[in-house]
Amino acid sequence: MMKGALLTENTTASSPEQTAAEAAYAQALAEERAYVAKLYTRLDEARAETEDKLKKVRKTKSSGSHQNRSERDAYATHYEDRLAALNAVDHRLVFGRLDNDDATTRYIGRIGLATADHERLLIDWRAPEAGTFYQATAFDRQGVRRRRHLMLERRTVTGIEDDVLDSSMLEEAGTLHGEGALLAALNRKRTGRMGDIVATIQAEQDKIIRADLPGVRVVQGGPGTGKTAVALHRAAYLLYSFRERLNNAGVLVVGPSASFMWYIERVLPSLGETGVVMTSLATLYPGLRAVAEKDPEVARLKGDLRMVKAINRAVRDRQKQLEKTKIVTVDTTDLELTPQMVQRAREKARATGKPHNEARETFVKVLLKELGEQLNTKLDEAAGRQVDRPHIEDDVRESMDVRRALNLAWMPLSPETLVRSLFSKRNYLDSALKDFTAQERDRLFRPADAPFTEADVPLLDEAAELLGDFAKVTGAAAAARAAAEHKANLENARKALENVHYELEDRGVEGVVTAEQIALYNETGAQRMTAAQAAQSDRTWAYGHVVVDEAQELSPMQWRLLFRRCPLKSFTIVGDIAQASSAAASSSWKEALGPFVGDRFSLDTLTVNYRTPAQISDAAVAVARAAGQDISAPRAVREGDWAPFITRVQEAELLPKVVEAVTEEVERSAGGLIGVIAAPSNYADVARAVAQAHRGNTGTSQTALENQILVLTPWEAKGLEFDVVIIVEPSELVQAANGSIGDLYVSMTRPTQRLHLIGAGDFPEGLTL
Ligand SMILES: Nc1ncnc2c1ncn2[C@@H]1O[C@H](COP(=O)(O)OP(=O)(O)OP(=O)(O)O)[C@@H](O)[C@H]1O
Repeated sequence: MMKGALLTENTTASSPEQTAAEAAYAQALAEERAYVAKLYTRLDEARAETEDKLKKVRKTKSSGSHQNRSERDAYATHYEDRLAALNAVDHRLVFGRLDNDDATTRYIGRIGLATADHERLLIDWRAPEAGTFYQATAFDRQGVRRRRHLMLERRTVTGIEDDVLDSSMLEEAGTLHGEGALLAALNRKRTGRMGDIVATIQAEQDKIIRADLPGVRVVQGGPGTGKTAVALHRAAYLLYSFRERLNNAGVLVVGPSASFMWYIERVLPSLGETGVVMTSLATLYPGLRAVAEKDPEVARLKGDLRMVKAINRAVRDRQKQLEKTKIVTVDTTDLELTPQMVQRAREKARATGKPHNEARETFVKVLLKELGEQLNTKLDEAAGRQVDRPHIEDDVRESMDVRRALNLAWMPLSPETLVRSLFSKRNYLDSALKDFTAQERDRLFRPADAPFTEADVPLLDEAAELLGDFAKVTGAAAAARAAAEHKANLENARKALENVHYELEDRGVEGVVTAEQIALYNETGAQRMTAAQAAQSDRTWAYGHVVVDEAQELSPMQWRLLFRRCPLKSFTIVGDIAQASSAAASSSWKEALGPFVGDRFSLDTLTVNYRTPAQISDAAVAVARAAGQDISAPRAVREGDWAPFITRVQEAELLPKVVEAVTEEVERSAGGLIGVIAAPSNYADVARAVAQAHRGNTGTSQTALENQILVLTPWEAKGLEFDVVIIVEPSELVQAANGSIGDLYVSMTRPTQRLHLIGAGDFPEGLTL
């Protein structure tokens, strides 16, 4: 493939060849500007058309029934989403052009556009015809003669760069060479939010992005190899290519922390995709915002698959055996509730195979029947004759004594109550965690008012599976009712859809909403509840696809939870085993995924580091290797102008020096993003010192990330990137991770330009000091 230096409009020409090249460039630029202007005109028209349809839908008179109103709302939502997507792509609408052997020319952009008579003006980057834009090479041209990159500022083309794949074209006038849209993109200042890479996706990345939907696909790659970017673009690709299948089931994207989710949350909307559920590990259990688990050993234990049995036992421990016969009074008659009766009822209830709260129905029914018979016999004896008493079981049910006794034996439970008491009541803990050692149990014991942590999330989920619906104790009956309701809703939706459909058709609005979507709309009850929102609030939602980022951190129990969320096992999993820092993490993909899919997963590797300049990534690799980490280093795409800055200080000087480095970098980086990374042990001091010196410009929590300077712990910095990174006291990062180099390695690979290491303690081996 032939590439040359980027020609700009200001290039000073001294030779006739250069003058000719400049003239050709100017002409090409003028041509591209004219075409791009046409595309924007069409985009504006599409926007106006959508606005018009939206207005019409809103004006549509419905018969006023709830059903008709919700059809209209569903249509309105569709057009609102479409409008949002059209607005989102305004920036860099088009970025590529292909000139093919068959003399066709295609423009590639963030969405597809066509004229009113269906002439294609712009091809969506995800469409099959756009694939060659990313895949063609000089060795395997795939019918492409020339690939042209268009660089845009707002709506104007400001630069062109060509990859000429067919060498005969080099002879033609007007052939252009460029420095590389990729490098231009990589050298851009970071904004603190991840952007999309549609214009410069590389072939090895594209292959993964366009892979088929089914199956578990793991993408392993060192720092900065574009794993996050690939995972998100893959989500956008799947939603585009399998819209039918994924629109209602939804796609779930899971990341490690709130800061990471904030960092990536704009990528999919900028690609026009808004219907994706994005959540961190702490918010995977609906309604719960778990805090971080501070003790790595506790995180490891709670992430262990032994917890499956433990939670199972914890539930069974709540189905209690009676130690001795209990007397319960119904009205004035004493009845005997014997251990044998309870045991029989318990066996019958367990035999239903239903979750605890639903099986309780059987347990209660069996005992009410037996107690009812006992009461009947006693009353007959007292009366001296047999009497027909049709409501005798109701009498038994209403007795406070009976209720209390049955509740004590088989209490309806919420997952929160079960997990809370499991870890705060010694008897439950010792009984359920038999497979753990006494020391491990001691470590897990905690006060009842301790908040739930991230490590509790999979345990709550496991408990919820075994307990069943707490609110819906009526079980099967309710499920049957819900199914019948859904059927009726669907039927109503179909009928009403037809009505609204005709009315909208008269007004020039095509049918785009399905009966299923409307039924979902109605069932979720909320005014504007999309499939994504419904999915997020429903623990049992089955997603069509799950994307897991920084997947190396997940504990086996967290994997178990995620596999439950997607019974079809359609996953994109990206991560870097060498970057693992959580104590519960696995040491290989096989170990992590084996329990759930055996070896039925594919593994792709990304090999180029797009983020960190070579000088810095070499230093990070040297540190990791010196600590005994066996890592394969990706090839850095950029050289970089700066080796890491290493500053040794006296302890008292640490904070002033950190502040000084931040101040220097604020000036030098001219608005660049600065990440200060400190271990949790000195995080508060560092954050205070930096925030005081740079008031109004410093973010020190996961909720204040829009600042130029961010002070973060290594965990919060995971997956993020900055123009400049300042690591405070590197030895503390290692110590806080129980001697593992993972956190320091991750922190050292966050910068795109410069890295500082400042410390009073020992510096890690492997650094050239
Ligand atoms: N093809 C590309 N074109 C332009 N930029 C790219 C490309 N691939 C990756 N990048 C950029 O490189 C940086 C690193 O990408 P990303 O965060 O996806 O890497 P990662 O592998 O997830 O990193 P880590 O594991 O270190 O968190 C990002 O700024 C991303 O936008």
